Amino acid sequence: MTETTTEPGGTAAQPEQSEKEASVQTPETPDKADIAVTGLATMGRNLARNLARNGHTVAVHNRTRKRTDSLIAEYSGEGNFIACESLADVVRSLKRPRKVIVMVQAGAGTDEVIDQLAELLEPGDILVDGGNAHFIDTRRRESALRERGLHFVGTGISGGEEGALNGPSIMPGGTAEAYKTLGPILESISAQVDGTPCCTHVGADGAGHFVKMVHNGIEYADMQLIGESYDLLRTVLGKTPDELAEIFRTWNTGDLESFLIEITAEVLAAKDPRGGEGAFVDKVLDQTEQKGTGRWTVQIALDLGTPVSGIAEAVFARSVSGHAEQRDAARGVLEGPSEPSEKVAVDNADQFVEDVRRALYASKVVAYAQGFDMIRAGAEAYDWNIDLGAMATIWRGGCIIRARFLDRIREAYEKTPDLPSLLVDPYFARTVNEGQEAWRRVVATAAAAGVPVPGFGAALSYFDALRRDRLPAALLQGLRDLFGAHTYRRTDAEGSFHLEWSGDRSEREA
Ligand SMILES: NC(=O)C1=CN([C@@H]2O[C@H](COP(=O)(O)OP(=O)(O)OC[C@H]3O[C@@H](n4cnc5c(N)ncnc54)[C@H](OP(=O)(O)O)[C@@H]3O)[C@@H](O)[C@H]2O)C=CC1
Ligand SMILES: O=C(CO)[C@H](O)[C@H](O)COP(=O)(O)O
Repeated sequence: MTETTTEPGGTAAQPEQSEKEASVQTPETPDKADIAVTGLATMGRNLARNLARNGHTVAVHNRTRKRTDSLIAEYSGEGNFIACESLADVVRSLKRPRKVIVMVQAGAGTDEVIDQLAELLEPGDILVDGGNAHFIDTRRRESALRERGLHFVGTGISGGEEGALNGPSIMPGGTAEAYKTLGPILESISAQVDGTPCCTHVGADGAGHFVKMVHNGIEYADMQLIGESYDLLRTVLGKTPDELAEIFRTWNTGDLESFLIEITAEVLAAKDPRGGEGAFVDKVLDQTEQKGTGRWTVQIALDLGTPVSGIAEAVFARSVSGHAEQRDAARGVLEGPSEPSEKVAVDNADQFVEDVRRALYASKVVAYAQGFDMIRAGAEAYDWNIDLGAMATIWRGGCIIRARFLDRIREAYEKTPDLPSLLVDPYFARTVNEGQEAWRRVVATAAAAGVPVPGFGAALSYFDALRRDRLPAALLQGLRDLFGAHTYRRTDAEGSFHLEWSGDRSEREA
């Protein structure tokens, strides 16, 4: 191999190389790669291995060479890899049309790598961003690259480190034409449920990253609800982490069966890795961090006017947990309920556990209903033709929110594609209706015990708001008309009206 100095992320300083010199191949490796992965940290490394294990020859590259070397040293036996020194080598090593998956840090790093690749690729080539990019950035990048004749496929990939290796859920956007070429490769490495790949073409330009963003928003809501269930059972019933692990394990055998419930049991059962009998969960600082996809979901939901209250409460709950200084200050000043939490009346502990299970399921249904509403609203706003049933189908396996009940969601949207809300599908309506008494008891008990349950509370309020005949929105309209002549509509006549509040109180059409 020729000695090359690889600048961080740079290719400009590369001396001219022949194809042979540019990359490291084992003797059996085909001359050209089917696909490339650049960015070989947690996700990219495992995605490259997954591709190779599934028979694809993979060109691999990372800004810092040692990640490439360690991949080859440890896993070259798993399939055909071509180790590349630079992005120029990546491009030289690929069959046409070239397909490059970028798996680098979202944001500036992604822009940098895409800019470099855009200079090297040719019309017809396919550039895939598999990171957690903001879909607005993806739309911008797609539009710029389309002008250069390149296909840009913003792709949501979920499943974490293990999913990337063994089969993630994959949400590709971009053109249908690009999917025709790229889709079979992605489908071959995705999770499969009942023989169906957890990968499908989501829609044009940023649709894939939009759906991944909402997926992550639902992930936040789901985790928040699990956290509230844990807190309630621990605080009110005094359950130990081991007992709670067992409860979650049992829940995972029923309607709630999901990856997140399964790993909750695992985390609760874990002991302090530094030794002793103490539970791991008690040693972890109680401040949830976030990389931002949940926050993006809420920001965009505000713009779209979609009430994703479960996701919003989950994002805010993370923020509250992180305000250590306010929590420290409040602890000595703000008082809890006069009745200690453990003395709050719960007639029957087993019944309360069952109530929490039902409240969790009902609230989870609301969170998913809100998420699917948001996907519909996004599809309308950005002119994407997103099949909601297909989204439920590809989330059944591989991703962090994979859950048994996604099959029910798939069925609901397949039966009625224009379902106004998941909550009115017969199965889900029955679920929330039947769960509501338990749900109300749980929220009331939490309030009495002083346990914050913003997720449960928001979900129940949403359920009540949807089902009520009349909402106080009418009063708010009256207030807006009084202080700002903002007008109101009537229940018994068409048009908008204003009442002369400071005059003769007559009504005039606006
Ligand atoms: N981790 C997870 O569970 C999941 C992550 N994602 C997304 O996948 C992507 C990759 O995630 P992950 O594997 O965790 O890695 P990181 O997000 O930690 O990013 C590290 C990788 O990005 C590279 N990189 C950073 N900046 C640049 C740059 N300017 N030029 C070139 N390369 C750069 C690093 O190269 P170097 O080694 O040289 O520093 C390294 O390969 C991210 O967008 C992430 O949001 C999606 C789903 C799940
Ligand atoms: O994309 C993912 C899974 O699908 C990541 O796990 C997710 O981004 C984690 O988010 P955060 O760090 O904000 O909790």
